[in-house]
Amino acid sequence: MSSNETPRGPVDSSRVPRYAGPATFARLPRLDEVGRADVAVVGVPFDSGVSYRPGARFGGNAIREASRLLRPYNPAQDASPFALAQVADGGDIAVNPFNINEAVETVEAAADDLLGTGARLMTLGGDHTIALPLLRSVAKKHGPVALLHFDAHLDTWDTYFGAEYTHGTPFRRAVEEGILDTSALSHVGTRGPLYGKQDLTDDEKMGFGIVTSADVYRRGADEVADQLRQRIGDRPLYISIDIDCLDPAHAPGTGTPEAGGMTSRELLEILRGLASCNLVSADVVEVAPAYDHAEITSVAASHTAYELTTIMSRQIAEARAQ
Ligand SMILES: N=C(N)NCCCC(=O)O
Ligand SMILES: [Zn+2]
Ligand SMILES: [Zn+2]
Repeated sequence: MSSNETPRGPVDSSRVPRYAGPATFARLPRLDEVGRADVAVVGVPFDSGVSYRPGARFGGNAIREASRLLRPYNPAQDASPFALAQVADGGDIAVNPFNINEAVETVEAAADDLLGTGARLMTLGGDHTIALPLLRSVAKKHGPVALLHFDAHLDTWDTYFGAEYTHGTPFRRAVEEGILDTSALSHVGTRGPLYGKQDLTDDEKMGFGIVTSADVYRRGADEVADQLRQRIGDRPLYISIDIDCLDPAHAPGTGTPEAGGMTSRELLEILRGLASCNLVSADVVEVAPAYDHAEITSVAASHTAYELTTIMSRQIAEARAQ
């Protein structure tokens, strides 16, 4: 879309019932229908990197299905994200389920292509392994990026069964590769048992700060968002959201659930508090619909992706207006 064209928005739910037709994210047009997008929503159906329950390969489509109920105006950010910028569903990046290294390369190459068109990425996982190739691609464009990582887990472990690329290791690899700005790295929602205290000292050495789920509960979403915003400043920011940052009551459909997590309200409020950050791309991962009930997890994930998309669309529109 050039700057003077009107974005093509979602199917009008007052004319076509929202449960009709094939699902795209928020009932938006497909990328091939609009040519190019400012924000491309893409799925990565891959879960060969998991250490426990499989099934996140079905996450992207479950989020698309749940996103049928999203509406075009976002009152929390006073914005109509799909009118401010062209948001489109780029379909899935098809990756080899039997070869993790090849899958990681395929995701990186597909992300390079999409970012090369000028789009920002809103990626729907898939397991957390995919954050590494996405960060590689974003860093090629923007240099080392600030990272906000919402997760019960640190995901800075070294290897599992000798494997370097897994859903528990993407951020250690990313630090080793120099693609993160180590002055602005934070985990949010961290909790649960670890292998040892060393996990925390290693993580701290890599440069991460931790806001635990108990910190969020005690200090509240606004204060946490203020602190994160100060740490991030105007650096290019990537947000990676493992849906297991939420309590299993809010996100039962995930592979490695941990008790004592954030509420979906806390997550959404923190994101809204980050609306002024320079969000260059984001992912929502680890939705495993086989363990879900009544779309609890995929509804939470669809609203999470909606807030992230709204942040990006607003920034694109603001940059255009300048
Ligand atoms: N990234 C997610 N969801 N989980 C990582 C857990 C790694 C472990 O099994 O210790
Ligand atoms: Zn996790
Ligand atoms: Zn994770």
